[in-house]
Amino acid sequence: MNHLYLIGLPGSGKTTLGRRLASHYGRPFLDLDAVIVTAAGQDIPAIFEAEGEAGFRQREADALREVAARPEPLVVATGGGTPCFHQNMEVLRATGFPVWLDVPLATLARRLAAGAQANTRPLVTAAHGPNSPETLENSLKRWLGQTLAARRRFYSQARLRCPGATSTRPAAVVAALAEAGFQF
Ligand SMILES: Nc1ncnc2c1ncn2[C@@H]1O[C@H](COP(=O)(O)OP(=O)(O)OP(=O)(O)O)[C@@H](O)[C@H]1O
Ligand SMILES: O=C(O)C1=C[C@@H](O)[C@@H](O)[C@H](O)C1
Ligand SMILES: [Mg+2]
Repeated sequence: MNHLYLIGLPGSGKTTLGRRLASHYGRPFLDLDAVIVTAAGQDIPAIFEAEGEAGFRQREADALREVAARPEPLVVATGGGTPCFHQNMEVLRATGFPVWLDVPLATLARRLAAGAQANTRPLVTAAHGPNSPETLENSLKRWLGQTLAARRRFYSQARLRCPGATSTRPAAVVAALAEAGFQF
């Protein structure tokens, strides 16, 4: 076990918390979405546009394996869908300690409605059509519920699940990691 991996739905705080945990442990931080973007030379919406989701998932699987093989222990924020494709959850468990940030759907919907993700995450963008009668937040909540139902069986293979209250506070995550026997 080498790396500390954060997994969970879009908006769960993988990137935000990942940076803070990296600073706490004195380890480098890496965002898998950013690695994919750098390798592709285009942003996530452009990759989806040119190659579809299948092309993005292939790039994601390749990037994960490249990062997982790095010898230096890292804190890695994965993409929201990373654990759910190409046997990636097995790679995460074999090469590190995956932690699931299990944040309530209402909180996620609020964050995504307010934040930049609505424009930079194609699946999130598609959750709310231009003619939708629903509010953005309600469309997001419905999409998040459906997505969690499909992804739960992957996320729940994490070595540690940080539910609502714990997942948003770095100190609480550090304490839960210590209790779970995690060491860097
Ligand atoms: N602990 C927190 N308390 C309040 N807001 C938070 C917290 N963590 C993250 N946020 C906010 O929620 C939004 C999503 O956070 P972040 O980008 O870290 O999520 P993510 O899991 O990396 O999402 P994605 O899968 O889309 O990359 C951001 O606007 C961020 O500022
Ligand atoms: O939840 C998802 O499937 C995704 C989340 C983002 O982090 C990106 O990896 C991409 O937009 C797909
Ligand atoms: Mg992120």
